[in-house]
Amino acid sequence: MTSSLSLRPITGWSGNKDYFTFREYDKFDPEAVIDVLDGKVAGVMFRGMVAPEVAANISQRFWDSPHRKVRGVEAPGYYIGAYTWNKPTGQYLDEAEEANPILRDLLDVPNDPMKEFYAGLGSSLAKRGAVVRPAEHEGRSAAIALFRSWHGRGAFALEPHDDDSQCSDPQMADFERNRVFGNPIAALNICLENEGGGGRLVYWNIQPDLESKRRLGVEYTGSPYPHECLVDVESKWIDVHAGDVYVFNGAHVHAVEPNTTERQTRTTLAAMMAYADPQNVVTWS
Ligand SMILES: O=C(O)CCC(=O)C(=O)O
Ligand SMILES: [Fe+2]
Repeated sequence: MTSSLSLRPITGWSGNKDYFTFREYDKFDPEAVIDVLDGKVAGVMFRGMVAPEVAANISQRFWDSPHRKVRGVEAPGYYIGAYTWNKPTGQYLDEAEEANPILRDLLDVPNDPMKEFYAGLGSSLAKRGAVVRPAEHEGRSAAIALFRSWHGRGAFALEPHDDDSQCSDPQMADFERNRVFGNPIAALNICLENEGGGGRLVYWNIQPDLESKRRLGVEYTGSPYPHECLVDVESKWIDVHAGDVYVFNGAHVHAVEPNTTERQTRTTLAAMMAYADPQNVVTWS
């Protein structure tokens, strides 16, 4: 049971107004992604980066795939891929090994947006003597992407959470991803479909401190943060449409608004990335 002590407001780091914004672009700019990786800005939004027919083609392949799975109570929805959340390295890498050929096959389409994203980011990082690549462990690789459609039925389709706490999970202390902890976590999201109303990203101006995480029991999971703890925190509600690609610092608490009707679906293709060291941006999902 949650005690009144645990429902004290969350404390942590909040950015100033130059930082706490989602910069809008009408085309892809990989330099802007590096600004998120460098912690210079909270988020960037590339409107309509993916052509409508490409987004529709990929989301259809997701819904038609026999590999689509149901995810449990912590994040209800459908997915294809492997996710690191709350599991040991070996299990994750087994799941990633199984998922990667399926993901490559699903993304074997003209104008794959993941390919375009990493080609652009890779060129910009190369100018700085750095590369972007999947995180590794003993010659095995992280999952290259994660398709999801969130279907939580409460106040949010995906509950308020952060994406950086899990990077310090002792179950994955041996995984290369562990080296990113403390650096900004850039969460890449490619919206494939979000028809009708709702489905906004809710983004709070707080990176919870360790004391708050421990009090709420989310030190290694980052999820969930009770809504009551967030009411006084500044927030942005970001409109998301099919074809939009957005990247944000996942250390801030964020959530997904439900669609206005239960029959609507909001499907995204995602990955996480961060500097492991100045020469290596590693990815996982
Ligand atoms: O779907 C989104 O916009 C955000 C998803 C998210 O926060 C996550 O997968 O951790
Ligand atoms: Fe997240």
